[in-house]
Amino acid sequence: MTTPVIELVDVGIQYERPGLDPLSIVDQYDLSLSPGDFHCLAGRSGSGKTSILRVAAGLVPPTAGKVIWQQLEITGLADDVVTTRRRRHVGYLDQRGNLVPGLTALENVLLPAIPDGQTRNLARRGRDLLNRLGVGARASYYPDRLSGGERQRVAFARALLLEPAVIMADEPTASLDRDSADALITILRELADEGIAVLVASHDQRLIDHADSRTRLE
Ligand SMILES: Nc1ncnc2c1ncn2[C@@H]1O[C@H](COP(=O)(O)OP(=O)(O)OP(=O)(O)O)[C@@H](O)[C@H]1O
Repeated sequence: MTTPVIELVDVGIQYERPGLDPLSIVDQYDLSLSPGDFHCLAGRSGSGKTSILRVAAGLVPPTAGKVIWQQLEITGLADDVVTTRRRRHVGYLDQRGNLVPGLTALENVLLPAIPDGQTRNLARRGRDLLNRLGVGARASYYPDRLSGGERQRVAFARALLLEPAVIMADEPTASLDRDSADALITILRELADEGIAVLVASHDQRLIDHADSRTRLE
């Protein structure tokens, strides 16, 4: 049996609300993704997709339960330990595809390699990823000269640079036109077929249908 790359066990996520009962996003929620699994968190805006993604990525702790990455329980570990581990284990693509304004597309892609002093060694891989995502010709552009969809594809290349075991993407097709969205869904499928676990949050029906399994949030 393969080791899951990511597990959420009995996870609860709640937000305190002054003067109201806490807002419960999930309670006793379980999710286990093995290499090659493609799972979609689906639900209307505000249903809690981003909240689950952020907990799964170790960016915030759950209110209850455990988050486990390749048999390592990260809940309760020091922030710097989780951050270091996340860099290698999780490629996280947020909704805005945040890029650093003063760096070119390629320099943005290479950012995760800086702490290990690997930017030179990974420059080729960075270019290959930009090509694969259809923005190779934009490698030397600064973010303010890129469209929203191009920025997001550059951020996606950055998320893949260190060959993460799992890629997490929040509404990855939201700022893309139909053809670009289809291309991105195809790439997510290819990554899953290559053995990367894929966890996306989306209300895009095509992406939801494309996943192997889904969590529907109310
Ligand atoms: N840090 C927080 N403190 C309090 N409430 C929060 C916090 N983060 C999110 N929420 C609330 O939790 C609910 C779920 O938010 P979340 O961003 O997870 O939903 P979502 O499904 O990803 O929405 P969208 O599709 O619009 O991005 C919302 O009502 C939101 O206002």
